[in-house]
Amino acid sequence: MPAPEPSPPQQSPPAAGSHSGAYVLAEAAARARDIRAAFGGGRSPAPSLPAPPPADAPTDVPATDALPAEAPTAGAGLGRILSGPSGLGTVGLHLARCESASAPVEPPAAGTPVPGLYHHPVPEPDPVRVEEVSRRIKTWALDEVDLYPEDWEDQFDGFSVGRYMVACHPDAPTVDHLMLATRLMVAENAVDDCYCEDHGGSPIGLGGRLLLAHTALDPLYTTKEYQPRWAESLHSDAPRRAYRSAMEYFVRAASASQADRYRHDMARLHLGYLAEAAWAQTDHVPEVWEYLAMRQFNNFRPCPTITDTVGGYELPADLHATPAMQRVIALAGNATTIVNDLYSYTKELASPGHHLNLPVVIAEREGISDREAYLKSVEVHNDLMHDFEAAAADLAAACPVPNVQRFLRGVAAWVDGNHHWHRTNTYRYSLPDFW
Ligand SMILES: CC(C)=CCC/C(C)=C(\C)COP(=O)(O)OP(=O)(O)O
Ligand SMILES: [Mg+2]
Repeated sequence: MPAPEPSPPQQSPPAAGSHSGAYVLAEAAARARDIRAAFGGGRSPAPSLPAPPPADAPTDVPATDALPAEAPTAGAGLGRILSGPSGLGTVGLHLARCESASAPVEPPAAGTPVPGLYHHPVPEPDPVRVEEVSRRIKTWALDEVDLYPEDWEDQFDGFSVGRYMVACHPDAPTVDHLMLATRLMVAENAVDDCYCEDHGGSPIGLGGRLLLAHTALDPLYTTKEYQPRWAESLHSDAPRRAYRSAMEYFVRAASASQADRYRHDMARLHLGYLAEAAWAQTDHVPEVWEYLAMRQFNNFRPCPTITDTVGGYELPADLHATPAMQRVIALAGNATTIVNDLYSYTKELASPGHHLNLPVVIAEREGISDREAYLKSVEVHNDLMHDFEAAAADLAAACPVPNVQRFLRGVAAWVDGNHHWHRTNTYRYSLPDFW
């Protein structure tokens, strides 16, 4: 059974002049409108663009959605995100920013944010959607891909992937769209757990295993003689079954360039796993910047970058590829991944072997205490978050194209939802007693 949800902690009151991720982008969009007005009405400083696809482009999702669409058009989704949460009890979520200068004296209670961590609180994800996604993902895991043996059920439930994905994709038009992200998230974690980490994983032989699993995302094209052996191999273990099936659903809903973007991000991820494994094999502790470079690849990046497919629209490939967009994506991915290093710190200390994460590497490489290294890691995270938001706001101002703006908001929503899930997943994570 999943661990009981902790009661929601008191949120810090909004600080004067503070901004939520969506608000920063809304401000940037307003600035962009001013820029356009100054340029003479509708003239856009952005490069010429291919006509955007309809907002509901991926219509061939494989299951019929029983739930009402909440964001049937880009415009409606946009308005909802820009206006932020509404309703009783959500006033404190507007323009909220939690960044405390002084550390509290009490150790943080379960489910509270890392003290001093810059983040944006989000409302609890829609329970109706969470329940439906949770139900469907379990059916997929058990009946379609035979993902785990019975005794891993508690861990599967405790991971709360439905709550995670609903929190990260508030503009998904339907549960079918949410399922695209949820299957991939489960598959990605199956590969990490079974090939790299706690469920039989090992650095030894990892390169071969990862490459063969990668062919479930990026198919092998070979001769008639060898093709069937490869096709069979995709059913031979849980990680490959999960990758193959999740990708099949994704490819049906995504455009060709969205699918290729995802493959590229997964190749990056696998490269990051390999560097981590190579260092583990030789007991090497990298320098801090080297660790950060590895963690830019061994990173959540493949999750926020599908925000447009999950949202039912497309960020065109040429705009995705711009250096400014790549910088925004990398900074967002890095901030979300250092969040993981902070919340999973005690879990990783308790795990076998010498598990690298940012506080561990800083303590070792910079010769400071575990506590100082943890607090310094919080600062690294905060700097990454501030840089992400500044870069996103600059890009939103420079490129007032609706799908760019929506994509940037989608990435910001993913960052906030990811923090929410880490903070509240007390089944999996607990904070160290450093305060
Ligand atoms: C979902 C996804 C693309 C994951 C890729 C990399 C990954 C597993 C993380 C960024 C999470 O880090 P970590 O392996 O440290 O996970 P836990 O701390 O065990 O939750
Ligand atoms: Mg971790």
